[in-house]
Amino acid sequence: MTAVLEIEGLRKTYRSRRRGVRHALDGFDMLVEQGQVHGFLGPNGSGKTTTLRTLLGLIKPNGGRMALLGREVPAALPEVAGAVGAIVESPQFFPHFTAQDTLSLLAGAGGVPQQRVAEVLELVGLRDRAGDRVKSYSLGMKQRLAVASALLKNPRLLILDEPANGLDPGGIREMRALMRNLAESGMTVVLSSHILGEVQLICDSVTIISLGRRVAAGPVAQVLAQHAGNGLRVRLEAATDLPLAAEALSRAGAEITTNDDHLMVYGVEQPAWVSRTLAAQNLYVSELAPVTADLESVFLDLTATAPVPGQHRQVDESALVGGSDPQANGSGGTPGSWGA
Ligand SMILES: Nc1ncnc2c1ncn2[C@@H]1O[C@H](COP(=O)(O)OP(=O)(O)OP(=O)(O)O)[C@@H](O)[C@H]1O
Repeated sequence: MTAVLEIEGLRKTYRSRRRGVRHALDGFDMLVEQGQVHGFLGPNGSGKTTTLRTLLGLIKPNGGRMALLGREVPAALPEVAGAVGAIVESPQFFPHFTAQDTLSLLAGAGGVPQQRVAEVLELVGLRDRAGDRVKSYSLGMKQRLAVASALLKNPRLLILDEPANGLDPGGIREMRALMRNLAESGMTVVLSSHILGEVQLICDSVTIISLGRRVAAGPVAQVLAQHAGNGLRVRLEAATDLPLAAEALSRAGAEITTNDDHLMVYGVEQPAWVSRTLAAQNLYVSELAPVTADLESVFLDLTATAPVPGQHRQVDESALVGGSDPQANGSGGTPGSWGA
């Protein structure tokens, strides 16, 4: 397998008068293999956009190394840029232009043959509306036009920041089909998202980032298997016996969480062990079912964004280091500006 995107120990610290010093990336690692649809997941403020902007040379990192298509960046960006398509911020299109005009203009400016315009319109499913003005487009169609513009140069790697943002379920489904088609044609697609169900459906592999660090990575199935904490749901003939059953199972070495009408049992290799242990206490199982966690629960668990009763916490609060330091803005930019 060839690595198309490699990041090792990436660090980025923002310094602003208003918000103080912030370690947006704190030794972040990421690896994407060729031909995959790779999900880049993380809660708000975890460092996804900073990573993508840094990769594309829009922000200067404070440390670490990055490579795109086997070449070290930012040094080799001029050579690899032609093979990387990216939408990191929603591109603005002239509302009075049609999709055809927009893409023709971009193709002309980028030295791309005009016949490619028809190809990308076909690919993103905009062929029939190519003659309509952009201002008449739905958000989903504008997103597809954005993807079309990134596809003009037939990139080997396509990087999309939140491509399904604001799309309705139909639009999300179309975007999913588009990503899969592109990957099948050999393109590598990296998409950042917090629509977890979507990522689980569409992606071959994922990187999960929290507070500027990688907390999990690998094929989706592997990440789920390693972190899901899969358990067994156990119901008894008499629900009033649940406390007794919980005690018996935990005495025998299992981890138990109790619910109103069932127990969740963890750390057990054979389900039969549960029924045997309980039957030995004259407790009889009426249901014994494996419960597989989904990416959403793994994500919430790993990134500690699961709501905790009685606690209110902003996701990126703990990324703030020290207080507001009026001298700290090394970039000399305005408060809250990109401190590259
Ligand atoms: N220009 C900036 N100046 C100061 N801090 C910044 C700046 N841009 C981002 N940050 C901070 O860096 C951290 C990472 O932000 P980033 O935008 O990379 O996160 P994200 O994962 O893309 O979030 P979202 O999902 O909300 O887009 C956050 O704490 C954010 O507040």
